[in-house]
Amino acid sequence: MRLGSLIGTNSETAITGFAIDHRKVARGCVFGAFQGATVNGEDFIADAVANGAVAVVARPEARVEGAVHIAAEEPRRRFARLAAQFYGPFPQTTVAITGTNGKTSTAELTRQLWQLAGHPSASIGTLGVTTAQGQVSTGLTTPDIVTFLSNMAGLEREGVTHASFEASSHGLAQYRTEGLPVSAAAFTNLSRDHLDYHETMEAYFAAKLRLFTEVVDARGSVVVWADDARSADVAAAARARGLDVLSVGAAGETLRLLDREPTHLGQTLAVEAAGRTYTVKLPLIGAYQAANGLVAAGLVIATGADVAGTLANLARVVPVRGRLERVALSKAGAPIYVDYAHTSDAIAAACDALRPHTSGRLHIVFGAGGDRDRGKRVPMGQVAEEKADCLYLTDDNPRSEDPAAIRAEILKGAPNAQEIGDRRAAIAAAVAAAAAEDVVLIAGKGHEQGQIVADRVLPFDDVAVAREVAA
Ligand SMILES: CC(=O)N[C@H]1[C@@H](OP(=O)(O)OP(=O)(O)OC[C@H]2O[C@@H](n3ccc(=O)[nH]c3=O)[C@H](O)[C@@H]2O)O[C@H](CO)[C@@H](O)[C@@H]1O[C@H](C)C(=O)N[C@@H](C)C(=O)N[C@H](CCC(=O)O)C(=O)O
Ligand SMILES: Nc1ncnc2c1ncn2[C@@H]1O[C@H](COP(=O)(O)OP(=O)(O)OP(=O)(O)O)[C@@H](O)[C@H]1O
Ligand SMILES: N[C@H](CCC[C@H](N)C(=O)O)C(=O)O
Ligand SMILES: [Mg+2]
Repeated sequence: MRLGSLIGTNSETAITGFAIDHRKVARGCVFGAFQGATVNGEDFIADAVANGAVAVVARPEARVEGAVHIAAEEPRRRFARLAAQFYGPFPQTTVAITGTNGKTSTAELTRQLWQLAGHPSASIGTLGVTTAQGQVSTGLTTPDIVTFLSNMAGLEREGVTHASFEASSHGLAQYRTEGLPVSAAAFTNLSRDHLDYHETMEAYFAAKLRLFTEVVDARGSVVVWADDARSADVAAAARARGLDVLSVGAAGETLRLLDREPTHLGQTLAVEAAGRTYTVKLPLIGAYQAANGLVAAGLVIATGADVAGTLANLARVVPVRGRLERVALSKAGAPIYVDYAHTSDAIAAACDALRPHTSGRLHIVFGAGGDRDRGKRVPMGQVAEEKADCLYLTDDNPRSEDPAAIRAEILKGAPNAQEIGDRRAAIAAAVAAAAAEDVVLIAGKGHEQGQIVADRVLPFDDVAVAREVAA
């Protein structure tokens, strides 16, 4: 591709790629110089040019010498749009999901429902890039823009026609998922998280709202989980742009959840759509998984599938990794579940999901991440104390923080918790204490494969450890 065709000039300079890190610039690249949370990318413009950058997307006031300055007030957005022209084509149908909890689950269930309807499908999010053939981890929920667009283009080359992706608030604030056409976008819910980065709930919500006001196509659709306090705001913002809004949930109009009955390993839902009532046998437990399943169905319907077939396919989905995953039975016979709950709302949702599945006590192993929103720690403790019977307070990715100090903060909300810093020992204690009629919930790490302590990632997998201590 020629630079001129990208930016509407007569430049014949060949473009070989895009980079946002000057260390990844090769000859012929377009460099994006962004002001970041830790450093200012504009400080690396000269080095990027020395490495071969032929154009630099940067604010008008940035100094660019020896390369074309593509000036933009919001360089991240301009860069995304240019890079998308270079990397495309993309899968013909892409949808995005945002919300505090449920993005990964909804993205993955959307992929499964499309696949069951016969479309080669993929999802991109916390679990990495998932296709019918397998999963590849990317490290972040929303990868950087270059990785995101090249992954999407790679999927298209492999024949993927439908892709769902998770739009985290960090990703939205940093324009990490822009540029490609987005046919539909979904909102799951909003509760406290990430205030270390966004500072206020309003700024956090505003970051998420941009998915609906700017990112989704002007002729696209929006799916909202109607039973959240912020859903009306999302729907109003979407309608103000003339977008089609599908609402799902007990208060939903497109898919109205009339009833939900837990069964041994799943639940039966009564769902009303266009005047008809459907019975859906969902093989996943918990109100929160029903919510994610219905939002996923909403996205699949919004992108052209029929209602009856989509709801019928919900009976055929498989569990999402690390989300209420039933991983073992203890020697006493107590089921052990691994879940990714790492906010107070998610802990409540996971406990509520398991409560109907025990006639005995609910044991919870949990902690909170270091270098992340500190204000969520006390509420996480309080909710665990309120919703579970036996609490084992342990470490969950302390990162650069003192793990004992993190636990001390959570303990303020959960004074009755047993403090066992070593995560394996905490899981072992919970499993050993559980009686046959009890349930054990190991919360916070889900699919994760490591415990991040200081700057080291020590191998750790809740699922494997649960199986080992139960054996
Ligand atoms: C706080 C945050 O989100 N940081 C992310 C962000 O950094 P940033 O734009 O602020 O970048 P910066 O480090 O200040 O650097 C500014 C610019 O200079 C460039 N640079 C920097 C150094 C250099 O030598 N040369 C150079 O060119 C950088 O590439 C960057 O473009 O952009 C980087 C590249 O895309 C990300 O790697 C980095 O994620 C860090 C590692 C991170 O931990 N992010 C977490 C908090 C995150 O994003 N999490 C959400 C999860 C949310 C959820 O699931 O709930 C996610 O989407 O994964
Ligand atoms: N719809 C929901 N309502 C409330 N809690 C939920 C919902 N969906 C998921 N959760 C809780 O949040 C946890 C994480 O779910 P999931 O990974 O799908 O969310 P996410 O939004 O992708 O999270 P992250 O921001 O960490 O990527 C689950 O394990 C569960 O405890
Ligand atoms: N995407 C989330 C993951 C948190 C998972 C938990 N295990 C932790 O490390 O806090 C975040 O970055 O906040
Ligand atoms: Mg996720």
